Amino acid sequence: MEDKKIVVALDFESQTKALELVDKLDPNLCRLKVGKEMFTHFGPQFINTLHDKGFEIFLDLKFHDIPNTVAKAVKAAAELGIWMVNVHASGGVKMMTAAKEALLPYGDKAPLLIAVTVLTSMSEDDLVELGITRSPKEQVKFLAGLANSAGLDGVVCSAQEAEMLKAEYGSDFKLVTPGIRTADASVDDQKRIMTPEKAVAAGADFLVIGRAITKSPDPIATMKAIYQSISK
Ligand SMILES: O=C(O)c1cc(=O)[nH]c(=O)n1[C@@H]1O[C@H](COP(=O)(O)O)[C@@H](O)[C@H]1O
Repeated sequence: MEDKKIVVALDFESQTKALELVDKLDPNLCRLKVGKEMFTHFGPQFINTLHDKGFEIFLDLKFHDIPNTVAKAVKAAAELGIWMVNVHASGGVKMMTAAKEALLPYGDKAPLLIAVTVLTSMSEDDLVELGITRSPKEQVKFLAGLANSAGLDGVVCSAQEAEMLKAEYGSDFKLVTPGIRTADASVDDQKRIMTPEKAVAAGADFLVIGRAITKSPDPIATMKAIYQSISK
């Protein structure tokens, strides 16, 4: 079983604040996620800084564009030496296949390529607003099927769909689950949430955890408590 399941989401507007937290984290216990906010502010240089500190990085830019553009963007991400990168499954099979093919020259060094299914901030009503009549669970299963057929390594989904997806697509198909909330943490803008323990029990491979750790009065104590709770 993967023992480095926690991916701490670094959603900070200040690099100094992010690094204050990073310097207290242990790269043997967790990985880090850099998303749109920090990458837009601080770019590849920030990724290099985190790599120099020994961390593996999930570059969460959720690419969603024409196949050629996404393939080039994923290749650029691979050049950064990151561990995981994501695209939107709703970009379609041709787009996902182009992304996968762009990583073939990297062999074992290619980052894991993961497709975002239905954002964990979305509920049934939000899908209806987009004209999607499937339930979030059905839509996640449908999009994960497309990602699987395009040969991707797995999907981003909520932990609420993890059990279903493991049963449908097998244990090697990686499940990356944001929307993780400890019992006492605020739900914020997330809709499909789960506690760390339940997420792991449901089959999540990697737990993306942001505010439950970063906004905690004692982020390191919270991180360690979560680590202990899922390592039992
Ligand atoms: O791809 C993601 O990482 C992602 C997908 C998704 O469906 N939901 C989701 O919350 N995320 C990201 O996961 C992180 C969750 O942060 P917290 O809600 O603070 O734990 C954020 O950085 C989001 O951008």
